[in-house]
Amino acid sequence: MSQTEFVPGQRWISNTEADLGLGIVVECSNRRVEISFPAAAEVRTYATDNAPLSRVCFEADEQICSDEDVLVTVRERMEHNGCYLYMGVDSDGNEVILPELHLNSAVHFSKPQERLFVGQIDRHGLYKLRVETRDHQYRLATSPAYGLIGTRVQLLPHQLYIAAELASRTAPRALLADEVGLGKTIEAGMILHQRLISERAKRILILLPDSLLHQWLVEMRRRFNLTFSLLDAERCEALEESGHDNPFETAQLVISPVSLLARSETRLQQAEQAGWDILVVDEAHHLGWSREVISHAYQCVERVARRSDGLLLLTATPEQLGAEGHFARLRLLDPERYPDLDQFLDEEQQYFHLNHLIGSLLEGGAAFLKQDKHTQGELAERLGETAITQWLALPAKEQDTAIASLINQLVDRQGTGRVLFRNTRRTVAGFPARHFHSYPLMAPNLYQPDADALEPLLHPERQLGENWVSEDPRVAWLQEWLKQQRKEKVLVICAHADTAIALDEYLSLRIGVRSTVFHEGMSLINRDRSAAYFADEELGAQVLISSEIGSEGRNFQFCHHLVLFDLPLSPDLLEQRIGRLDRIGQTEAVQIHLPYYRHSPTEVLMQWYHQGLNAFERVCATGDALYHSFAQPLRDVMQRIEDQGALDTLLEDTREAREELELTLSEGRDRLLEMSSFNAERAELLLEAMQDEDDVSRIQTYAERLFDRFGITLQPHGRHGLVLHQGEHMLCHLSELPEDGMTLTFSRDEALLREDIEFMSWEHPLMLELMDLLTRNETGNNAICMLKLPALPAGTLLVETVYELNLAVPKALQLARYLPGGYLRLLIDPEGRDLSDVLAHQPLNQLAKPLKLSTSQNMVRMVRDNITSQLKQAQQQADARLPGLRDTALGALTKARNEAYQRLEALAKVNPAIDQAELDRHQADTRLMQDALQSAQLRLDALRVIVVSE
Ligand SMILES: Nc1ncnc2c1ncn2[C@@H]1O[C@H](COP(=O)(O)OP(=O)(O)OP(=O)(O)O)[C@@H](O)[C@H]1O
Repeated sequence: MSQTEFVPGQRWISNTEADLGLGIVVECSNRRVEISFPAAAEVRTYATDNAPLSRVCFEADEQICSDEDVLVTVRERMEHNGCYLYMGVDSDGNEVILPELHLNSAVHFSKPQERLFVGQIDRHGLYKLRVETRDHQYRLATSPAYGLIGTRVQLLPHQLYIAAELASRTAPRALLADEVGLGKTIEAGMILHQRLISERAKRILILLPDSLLHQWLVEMRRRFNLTFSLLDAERCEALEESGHDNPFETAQLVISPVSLLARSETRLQQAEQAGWDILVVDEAHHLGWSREVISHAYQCVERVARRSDGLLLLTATPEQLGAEGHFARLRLLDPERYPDLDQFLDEEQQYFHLNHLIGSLLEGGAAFLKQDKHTQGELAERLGETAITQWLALPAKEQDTAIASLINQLVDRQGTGRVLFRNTRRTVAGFPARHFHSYPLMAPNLYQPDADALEPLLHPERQLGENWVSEDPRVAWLQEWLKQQRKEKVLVICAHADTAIALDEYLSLRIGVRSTVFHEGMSLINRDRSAAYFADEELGAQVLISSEIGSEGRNFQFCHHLVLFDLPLSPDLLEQRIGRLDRIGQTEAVQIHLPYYRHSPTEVLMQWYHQGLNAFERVCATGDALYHSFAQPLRDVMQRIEDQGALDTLLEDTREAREELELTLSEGRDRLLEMSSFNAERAELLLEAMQDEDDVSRIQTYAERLFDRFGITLQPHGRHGLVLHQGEHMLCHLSELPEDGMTLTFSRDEALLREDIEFMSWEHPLMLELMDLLTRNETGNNAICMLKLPALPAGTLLVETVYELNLAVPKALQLARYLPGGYLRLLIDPEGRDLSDVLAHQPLNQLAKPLKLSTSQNMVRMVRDNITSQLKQAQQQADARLPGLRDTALGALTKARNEAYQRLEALAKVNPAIDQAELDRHQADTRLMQDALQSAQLRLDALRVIVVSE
């Protein structure tokens, strides 16, 4: 505080509550001063010896405003009875005398020099933190891992690649079709997180089967800090009753069951009208489509998808129910690219040739391509004449590396390359083995093996009457077998809900096994309770009995034993069942157990799966296609079980067909898919960038200072953790710090183990809020400090200025990527020379000594009188550098964009809807960014005065 005495009528400003505007001294007595702040209608009383107040005082040439909104340019300031009188002229040139009492109270000082000159000086630490924060923000905004850093996930290259590839597109439209359990939900979450952080998406709708609602809500919150609102029928009604016309407009992030839209045209229309940036649909294979019948669920999704820029469809079994369904889902993503089923099927046939071409390029390299005119011709046909002429014109040593780009272009342009991503266990290492155990049992007398229909034969409980549990040897086997596995968690899956219920009742009530049930007939809450009871390590259930559909998509990888109480008549469903355990996070080999009746259709089916498809111990990617070819012979053999010859032939034929199909696929579509779904080099770059941002000591050191500066109280919690609480003197209210505090860790590994504590990354909401508050507001934008510099006489003032490019573009465009740095820093001496190269920011920070705030405030007048010309010099020098900065940024932008255009222009010919739209947006965005750069000005963001001491 300045030493001036308080006199009624004087104007002062609060250093800690600048929003109050200009205050008026009302009374000063008994070492207390009362100040009223008319603009905020507040009155404050302070102790006179330590009031956080600065005297407001304007100089000649400054503009001031009267309480009647008259603008006055100050000519002279006089003092009368301790108060100022300002002499000046108004905008019409009339002379005006304005007593300070009649200054406009709504004045707010935010510019660094304004605040410095009225004595609103920040702590030196806060200033340093502000500039350092700008450095971090720039580094993060230009990192290839931007938007993915804050995800609480293990860093898996195949997921990082997909997330980054889709995040880089203007609108993500894709079918995420990794094999079961490879993390499609996680990939989708990463993409959503990236789009939200970069502000490229605000409204997101996730449509799910009922059974997955809770799991998604939890995964989004726990792994991505994204809080979705669950809109089901009940919630929608409640919202309408409380006066909301459209429940889908009450939240930005919404999770809903598909069934809600399928059952109610009103809800469907509401979801449609609400409009979304991204629509996500999990278990998209349920969206049935054939030439003859288009399912209602498909039509619902199609209608909402039309109102959404981005569309992510998730399915582990993209071709379940045949190529038609697969085509239909691709058609949702890009209707123009996939107008016709026959054309699509034709194209699929072409993959073999394309793969052959890629194979020869990979094998023969540049030497082969230079000589082989036929391959050159084929490339010219697929990629355009210029692609090959340009390649031929390259110097010999560049040709080899440029082959990779030709291959990438070929992969890009193959049918589904841009919209379909499928990683398999073959490409993602580290999955445990699967072991199959079968248990032949004698069929009971009540079982009639000669029934006509297959259904009761595959599910004998249908034949055994009401008391089937006592009659069925599979139940007796299960009971005995469970006794030997007392310490193991066991998941039992059967086809029907009523079977699951009866089994659960029998095991828990009659045998005393701790069991629980999970099926589609249960409410969501009860399903989640069951899953949680099963997951509980100490007091939880040993056995979970689930129906087929009930467990789809659920995570049970903490369990290692799966009992198949029966077999589904679909290889994809079998894989779905095994996939509950065989997922990322499974730590042991998965043991698959099948009790079955000897000489029954189930035995045939088991042999077909095991010996024909090898579908128990490996993921069988060809299963669905082979089922379509062999469905009839398989059924025939299942109904003629005594015909061993027919069975042997079936198994032999299936094996051969599988091997052939696998070979064809591995030479054709699968290899292309593999290439377009993963790029090891790019994934490696991302991984490194993520690991760099995971550097615990860097973030921890910075965050602790940041939290402390904002008044948060910190207590250590383990080596890399903290407990945070709101302190008594918070700089401002923080919406991301809960009232009851927060326990956190800076270590990703620890965060993965301890789900109950927050993962404090550079992209945690609290971190983002604090960094934003610090750099968007005036907090820390000026300081005065002392520095010993023998080369300069004591008393010399140096002015450090930090300029920011004022860019009028939405954050979503991420223009920072093209800027040469986060800010422009100058250090001006009294002769107007820039010493920034001689004395860099960091050593200066370390050497400079902070001053007490009261000392700084006492220096205001001296500083103000002396640095005006240095500030002008700084602005002139900054302005002189502006064209150079702009040119560098424009150059980087143009280069990056040209590369993107080239690729997109070629792709747009193949995928008109997606890639032409992407190209158009790219071009429009580029124009916006170019305009913004052309008109950008440098704005003084922070200012530090360095007083050279002896
Ligand atoms: N990067 C990761 N870090 C930590 N856990 C992960 C990661 N990826 C996946 N998981 C875990 O692995 C399990 C499977 O992931 P997810 O549910 O995303 O797979 P999915 O492909 O969607 O499965 P499904 O095909 O059954 O729907 C989940 O428990 C998920 O939390």
